[in-house]
Amino acid sequence: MLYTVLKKGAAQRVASTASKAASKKLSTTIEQVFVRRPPPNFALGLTTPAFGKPSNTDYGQALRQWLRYVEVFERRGIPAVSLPPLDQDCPDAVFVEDTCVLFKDNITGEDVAVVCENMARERRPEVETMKEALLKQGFDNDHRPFDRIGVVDGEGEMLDGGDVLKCPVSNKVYVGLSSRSNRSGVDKLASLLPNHEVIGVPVTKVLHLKSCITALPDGRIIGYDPLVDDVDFFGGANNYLSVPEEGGAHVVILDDKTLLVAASAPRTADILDKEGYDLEIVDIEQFEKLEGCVTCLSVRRR
Ligand SMILES: NC(=O)NCCC[C@H](N)C(=O)O
Repeated sequence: MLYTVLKKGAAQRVASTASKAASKKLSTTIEQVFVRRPPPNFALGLTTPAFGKPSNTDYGQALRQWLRYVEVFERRGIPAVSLPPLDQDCPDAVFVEDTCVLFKDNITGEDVAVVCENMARERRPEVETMKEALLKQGFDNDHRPFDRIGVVDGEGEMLDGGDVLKCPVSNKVYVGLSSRSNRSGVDKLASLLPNHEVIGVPVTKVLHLKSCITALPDGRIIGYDPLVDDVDFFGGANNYLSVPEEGGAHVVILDDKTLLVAASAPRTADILDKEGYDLEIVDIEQFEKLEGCVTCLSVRRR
């Protein structure tokens, strides 16, 4: 299942202004982030067969790395909403990005939350607390019923937040057609975001789209070519920055000139530094062992 949650009045305003207003540029400013402390059993999280099972995991280190990750946002004055820990049955609960995608409608400026209830079966218990947190943070579902998509047995629409890449400047939304998201999920997302251009792209070599590409504040896509199905999907060489490390393909935009980058990608950091970006570098090695990256540890509201 997948729900939409709109702020009060948003649905009506979408209808009345969509045809008149000019499209807004996606903001790079983060208003708040949602995060969740890693559970002690995080090493039991899912991994794809090609990636394999993690070894040498260390919970103490994972916790320290997560605290430093959250501290980057807090130090910049970005409030972090901590979702309740799910220590028993949800080893992947730290990867909150997959449970939900937050948008500003690019015509009305209203917040739209798309909660992904039909993620991997093992991870579905994570979703309810995300939805509760959204409601507490001012999202509202009074104005229309939750839109259900997909079915519990895995047929129908599927969508994971890790497959959804919002692009600044172009207002395009690329969605990975991966093992976790399918064409029906993409179509549903497009219907929920009528003022965005939602484009499905194949993802066969990695878990999620954002495992191999993300976006820079200037609108360019940054990617690690060996893991990208087809770089031509992203607008050609002028719109694509190829980086030499897998960990460098995932960046979080902190503002127009600052990027959050994993410590596992020092050569990429060098390239981005030369491109003129300020960098916040975090070691997330423990989460990389579970196919995680810098994007998946938070949901950002912009
Ligand atoms: N968006 C992301 O990159 N999420 C990573 C999720 C990793 C987790 N072990 C999973 O397989 O769901």
